[in-house]
Amino acid sequence: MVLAKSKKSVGLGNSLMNDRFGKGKGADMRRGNYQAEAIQRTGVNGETYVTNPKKEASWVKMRSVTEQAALDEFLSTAELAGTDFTAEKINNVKIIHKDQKNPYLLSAAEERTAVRKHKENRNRLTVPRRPPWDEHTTPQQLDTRERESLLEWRRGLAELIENNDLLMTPFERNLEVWRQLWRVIERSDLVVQIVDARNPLLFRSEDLENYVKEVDPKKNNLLLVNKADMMTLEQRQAWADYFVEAGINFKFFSAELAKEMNEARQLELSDESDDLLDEDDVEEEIDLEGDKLAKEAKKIDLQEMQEEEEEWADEETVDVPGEEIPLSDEDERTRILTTDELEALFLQHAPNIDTGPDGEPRKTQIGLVGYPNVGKSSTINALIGAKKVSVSATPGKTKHFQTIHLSDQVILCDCPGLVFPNFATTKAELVCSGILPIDQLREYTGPAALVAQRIPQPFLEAIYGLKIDIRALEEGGTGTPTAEELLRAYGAARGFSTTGQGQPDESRAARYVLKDYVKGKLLFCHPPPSDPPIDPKHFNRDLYDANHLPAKRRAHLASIAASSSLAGTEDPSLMDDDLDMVPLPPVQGKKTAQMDKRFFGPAQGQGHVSMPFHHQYSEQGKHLSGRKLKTMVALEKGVDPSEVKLNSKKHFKANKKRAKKERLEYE
Ligand SMILES: Nc1nc2c(ncn2[C@@H]2O[C@H](COP(=O)(O)OP(=O)(O)OP(=O)(O)O)[C@@H](O)[C@H]2O)c(=O)[nH]1
Repeated sequence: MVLAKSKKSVGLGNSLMNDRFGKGKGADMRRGNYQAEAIQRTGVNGETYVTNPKKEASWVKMRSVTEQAALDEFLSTAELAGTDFTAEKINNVKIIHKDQKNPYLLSAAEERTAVRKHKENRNRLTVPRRPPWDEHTTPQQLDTRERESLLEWRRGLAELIENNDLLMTPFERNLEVWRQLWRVIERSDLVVQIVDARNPLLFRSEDLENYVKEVDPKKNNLLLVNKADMMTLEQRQAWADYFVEAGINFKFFSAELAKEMNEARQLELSDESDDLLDEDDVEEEIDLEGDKLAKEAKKIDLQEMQEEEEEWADEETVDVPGEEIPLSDEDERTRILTTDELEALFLQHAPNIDTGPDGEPRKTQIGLVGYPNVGKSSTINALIGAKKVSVSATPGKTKHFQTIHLSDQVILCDCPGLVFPNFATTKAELVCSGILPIDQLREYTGPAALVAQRIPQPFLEAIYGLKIDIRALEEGGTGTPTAEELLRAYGAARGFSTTGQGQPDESRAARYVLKDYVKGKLLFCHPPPSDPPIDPKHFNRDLYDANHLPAKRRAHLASIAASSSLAGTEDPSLMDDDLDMVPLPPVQGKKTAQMDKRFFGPAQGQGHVSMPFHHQYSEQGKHLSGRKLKTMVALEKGVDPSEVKLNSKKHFKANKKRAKKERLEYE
């Protein structure tokens, strides 16, 4: 797609200047006023350094910097370089980000070459080291060394990209952010890298693990594969094989499931207190004449409740695969940890000899590190929620990372979201992985084409309730929708049209579709590397196989596939405010509505899908029993747990009360 050239286009030089200094000022800069903004200063000890204006320096301090315009890059490099700033060195600095205006996706052969190059250069993807220091080092010396170290590291990465024609993820360049990481590593017994299960390696920094061990061999690393609810059991098995083979210490986790379990637990508690009240009601309602009868009634009630619970579980867990399989080593590798298990794992890394300054055993410190959006906050919230304690997040000794006292044995150190350098194949891939923001996207055909290739057409049609017209094979089509075909269908169905010609607004459609992909509503999981490579289509086949869905959802999917007529029936004025809105067919009954809400997102266009339906494959249910099982199965069925309780136990209980009353009356 070729973007229309703006009439106001004034060229890169001016735009960079304006970008940096504000409109109009750019021209001043060009006329030689540049020195007024970037000032070379002389310090008290006679050293020279270059600074930005004061306002800018404080603003820039803790902002995560992953992408910089050319001039920003130049100036921040100059700032970092401090006394070492020379023309010669500046010339050596390469601009790491080239704006790929229209990145076409790679062919299979190109992709193979890229992957080979990535492999060859993998060990050059480093994280910057904190330079050595001791008690004689002055803060100023340390500051200078840290700047030099970061500059050296950035230069190395720039050369790597330039000399090998590689595309790299935008990575963190702000020294302040790296300083936080250094501090978190120094104080942690276990450094946990949280990654997104859909593409774990893209979010993993191998060198961070090396660095942790360099700082202290007693420290340990853990790769926490979050969002594991988005994977099938088979996918977890494939990844577990890979991690074991590669010697990676890993665990699967789902902050989302953990949250739901916390909520279920709370419901259970509130339900138990309700039960006590109910039992009082029973006594009143059936007007018992003596203690004996009351006790008898209670016994019957509990017994029936238990029987009913077993019945319920029998009836409702038929869809849960592997229900009766005993826990084996294989299960251990693929199981999704609960928050209790995760905390127990943390405690295994307790320092056994070290003591704190007061002679008391020191608490275990757990450093949490991860890209933005991998679910770091959700993981911390799930851990905190499970403890049911109000945790006050107190700023640590250092200014920016947070220390959270999870218990009297465990402290969590939450590092600011950090983007490590990694290789990428295309910019489209970075958009789909949630690393590049969708709202600022200019080129959307690449990422949209990835979605169209990865998510099977029938599934796209079913989930959106539309029909995608694709070019016939005999007319040169490939059998897979192109980005344009998908976006035109979506845009037309939603009534998005361009002003002027009234064509479907593909760009607007792309934002919706891509956001659905990033949040997992359109789900695709990358297979682990393997030789020969695993076919991604085969790897993901179960995610879209209607036969793997519970009967009710299957029928629903079929009904949506059959009705594309609903598209475009909703009020388009609402759509701007809610990117998750998807028109849904009318639903019958409250329970079905609940299911739809979980499966397809909001029934009436509010909120967003709280859990991808694929979590049903997580098989968490099989490790649970009794009420917990019941609640988890309720979640797996996509039914609100409170609804289940109401419809099962309480509903039956009302019948039982009636039956009991009748029985007593009869007696
Ligand atoms: N399905 C699923 N979604 C999850 C899980 N954990 C987090 N999410 C979703 O992922 C998105 C990002 O989660 P956050 O906890 O905000 O991620 P973060 O890493 O703290 O991101 P920042 O706050 O930007 O640093 C949210 O929409 C979460 O609902 C999970 O285990 N499963």
